[in-house]
Amino acid sequence: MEIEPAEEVKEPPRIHRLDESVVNRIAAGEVIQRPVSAVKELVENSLDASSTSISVLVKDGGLKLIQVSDDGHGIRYEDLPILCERHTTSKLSKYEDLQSIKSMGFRGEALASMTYVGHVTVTTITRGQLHGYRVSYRDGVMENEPKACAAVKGTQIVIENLFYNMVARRKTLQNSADDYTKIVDLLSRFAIHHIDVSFSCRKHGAARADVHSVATPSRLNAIRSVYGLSVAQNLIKIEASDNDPSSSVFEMDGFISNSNYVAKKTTMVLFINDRLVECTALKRALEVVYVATLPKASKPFIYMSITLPPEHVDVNVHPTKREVSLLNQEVIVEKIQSVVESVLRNSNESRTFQEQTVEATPSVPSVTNNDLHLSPSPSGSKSQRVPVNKIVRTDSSDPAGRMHAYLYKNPQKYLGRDSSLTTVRSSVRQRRNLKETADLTSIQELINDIDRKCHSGLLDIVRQSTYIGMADDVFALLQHNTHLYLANVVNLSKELMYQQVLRRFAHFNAIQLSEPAPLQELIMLALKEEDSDLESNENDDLKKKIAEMNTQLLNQKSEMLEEYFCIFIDSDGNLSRLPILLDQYTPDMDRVPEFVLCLGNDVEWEEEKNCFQSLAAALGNFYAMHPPMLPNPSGKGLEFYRKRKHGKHTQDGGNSCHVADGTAEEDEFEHELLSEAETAWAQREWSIQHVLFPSMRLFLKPPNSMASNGTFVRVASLEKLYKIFERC
Ligand SMILES: Nc1ncnc2c1ncn2[C@@H]1O[C@H](COP(=O)(O)OP(=O)(O)OP(=O)(O)O)[C@@H](O)[C@H]1O
Repeated sequence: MEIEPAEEVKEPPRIHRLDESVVNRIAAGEVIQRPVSAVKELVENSLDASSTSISVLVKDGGLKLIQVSDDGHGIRYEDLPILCERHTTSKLSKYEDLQSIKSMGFRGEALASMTYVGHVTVTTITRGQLHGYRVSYRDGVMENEPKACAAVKGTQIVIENLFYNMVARRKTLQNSADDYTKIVDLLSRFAIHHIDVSFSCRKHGAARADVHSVATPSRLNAIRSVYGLSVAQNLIKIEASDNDPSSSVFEMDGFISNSNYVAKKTTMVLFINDRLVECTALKRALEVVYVATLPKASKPFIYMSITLPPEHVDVNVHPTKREVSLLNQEVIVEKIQSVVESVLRNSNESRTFQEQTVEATPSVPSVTNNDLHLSPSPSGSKSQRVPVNKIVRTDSSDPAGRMHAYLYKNPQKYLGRDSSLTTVRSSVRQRRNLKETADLTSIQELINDIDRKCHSGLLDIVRQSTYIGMADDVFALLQHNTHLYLANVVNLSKELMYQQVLRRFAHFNAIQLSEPAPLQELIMLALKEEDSDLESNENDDLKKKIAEMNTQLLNQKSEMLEEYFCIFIDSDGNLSRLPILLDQYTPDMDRVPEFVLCLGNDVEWEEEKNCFQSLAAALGNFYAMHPPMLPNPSGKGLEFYRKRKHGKHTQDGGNSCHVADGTAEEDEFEHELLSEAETAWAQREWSIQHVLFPSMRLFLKPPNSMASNGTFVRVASLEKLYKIFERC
């Protein structure tokens, strides 16, 4: 019998106390991760010392030399021996002080850390002294007695040979891109927040400073001098505050870029209680608003200063103090997001309506943008092109029937309207003359109506739910807390598009049709489609007349349609441009004829408010995410394509054998139709998930009517389902 060798039993390793110098060096490597972290600590010390002027000099990306000089209160002679010991500070005495700490520093670790990874020399003078002192430190202790020296007001700290004793880190930093740009970026950020302090940052040997700001009472001036005119002239002032102890208490002010600002990367300069910090959640939330609100979708520039009660901020969560943790962070982020959204939206409108105070909606904290710096951006400056074959289906007799039957009810009403054709146009003319001084109150009223009729419960569902997928051609499945809902995407998208038309009023970007489409033909097409059963010539004449009248009407309204709705009709009566209501979304061009007919037939041209409302509704209906006109090939619709194929061949006198060897041309047509349908359905599903629901979360104010008209249907409660499964 073989005996398995006994497993070798390993002795547990001995635990021993690390040498203090090792502990300190490890800790120091965490606090001072790279040259820019040392600069940040030093500059913050200078700010804590009430300096009014801070200058930074850097050699070799900070590895050879970092020198920070300030004119602050200096350091007492008797404190110099312990200055660079770990945990020595003038800013905190007991733990409770952390709750109300106002200074940047509090741990007494930064200078000590620097002495473990570099050579530190301090020169300082306090008020009333005839001379200053200079002293060098290594591993937390003074290398020699402080020497008296000549000094100007304040403190100068020099760090040489950073990471001289951390070979790997030094090498990585030497190989990586120079930290100098990071240091310049850091100083720029400080300079636009602490506007009562002058900052400069210079490379060793360079004649000019890369950051040079002088104390100024105007933040915008500071931004201009640091980031340049191109940034400063495209900023909107933003302010918000909330004082609801049950949810959030904060004040926020800052500047955000408008639609004219163009950049590839987001610049987010965020100070919370005067600390320069990062907050990824807030940054992402604001980027989403920009993408959804501003058609140019440039990355934004954001300067924001948030003030909270000190006890709501935990400053001690990150080794480099780069992050802080906030009480009710989610609520604050959401509120700031709404404010930014509202300001951006209003900034678009303000370009038409001139500067105006932005009223906060009830759910949004107070906002003012009375210091707007806006310059007009031409509507239609960016266009989306659509290939002409995507604009209209030209064969209305195609049994695939992609045109919706249009409800054309009363030709007499339509024909009798001749005399009032110009009513709204002239009123709009008058309005346009007024535009320099007044706003279009009818649009504002319609927007107010939306806010007033908003259902708060549904708003919560829209904002907080997760999209799961499409349950069928019309309903999407959503999860909201522990409930599942079916939501009618056609109704929702129609309402969202309607609201977007009013919000983007007169400031649309354009979808450019690759070839202008003649209105009269479009209308004929729509009329034939609705009436395809009655093939009489008599009716044809009437249709022609109607098409002519409609075209004439729309030609007369073209100026207003273009200016306010970006619907461009050229002098030959061709439609060539449509508005973008949501970025990354083009409506189903098969619906253009129906839409054009609807413009002539359903819009109430006589009175301004009704006119704008019905036009917005017509656009809303056109842009809504209806099921594509070709049946869904992935569901029952596939049967349609099969039948169609059989039907066609049978009509041709064929039988099942002929089906198999039908002409190549026919096969190709069927194939194209099927793939067109597949693309249309896939595209719609993509748009529903990636455009509709994200935009709804930001913009849709669901009306009360949606609570009872079947737009939302609660289908299950997860708790109940869970109980059922438990029993199974
Ligand atoms: N530029 C300066 N002017 C005046 N005093 C300074 C300056 N730099 C440092 N000090 C003094 O040295 C002390 C230690 O500084 P250090 O940066 O190590 O710690 P801290 O700023 O107190 O805390 P933290 O480690 O969180 O930054 C400070 O508390 C401050 O009193």
